[in-house]
Amino acid sequence: MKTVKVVAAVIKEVNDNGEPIIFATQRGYGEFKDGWEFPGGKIEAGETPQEALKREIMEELDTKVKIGNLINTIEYDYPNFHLLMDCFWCEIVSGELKLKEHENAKWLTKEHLDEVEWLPADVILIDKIRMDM
Ligand SMILES: Nc1nc2c([nH]c(=O)n2[C@H]2C[C@H](O)[C@@H](COP(=O)(O)OP(=O)(O)OP(=O)(O)O)O2)c(=O)[nH]1
Ligand SMILES: [Mg+2]
Repeated sequence: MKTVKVVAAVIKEVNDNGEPIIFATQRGYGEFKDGWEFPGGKIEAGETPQEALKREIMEELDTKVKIGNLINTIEYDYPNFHLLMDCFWCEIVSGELKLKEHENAKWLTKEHLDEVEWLPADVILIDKIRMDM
């Protein structure tokens, strides 16, 4: 089975109540349409994961991010491919998180992480984020 290498950004901020919040996006097209994910995408030939992630967030959200620590590398077997996904904490440097490809987005506090229907591969990641955010 083919392996698809992906990078995803867990963009974190603090809300007006001083609580940490993360940015979740809903896919607007394709096989996983309507599923919730972290923005990002496939690493292209010659790119480091960090370069790929900066490019993807600019393409998908018109936003420049600073990439922080790796949260986790998720491996998941979908029926058609094996997913290998590096997930990084990120902070916004500039931009308004404009949804160019996604159909919806939400800022979630720790208490609301289960409020959206995450893609299957993200369920393990959410447990890790819950502990670390
Ligand atoms: N970006 C992202 N992809 C995820 C997550 N969880 C998950 O299973 N995936 C899967 C869905 C896709 O099969 C693949 C990522 O591909 P993508 O569609 O975002 O790739 P891309 O932005 O390069 O888009 P495209 O040009 O290939 O359509 O990883 C996640 O949290 N974020
Ligand atoms: Mg994408």
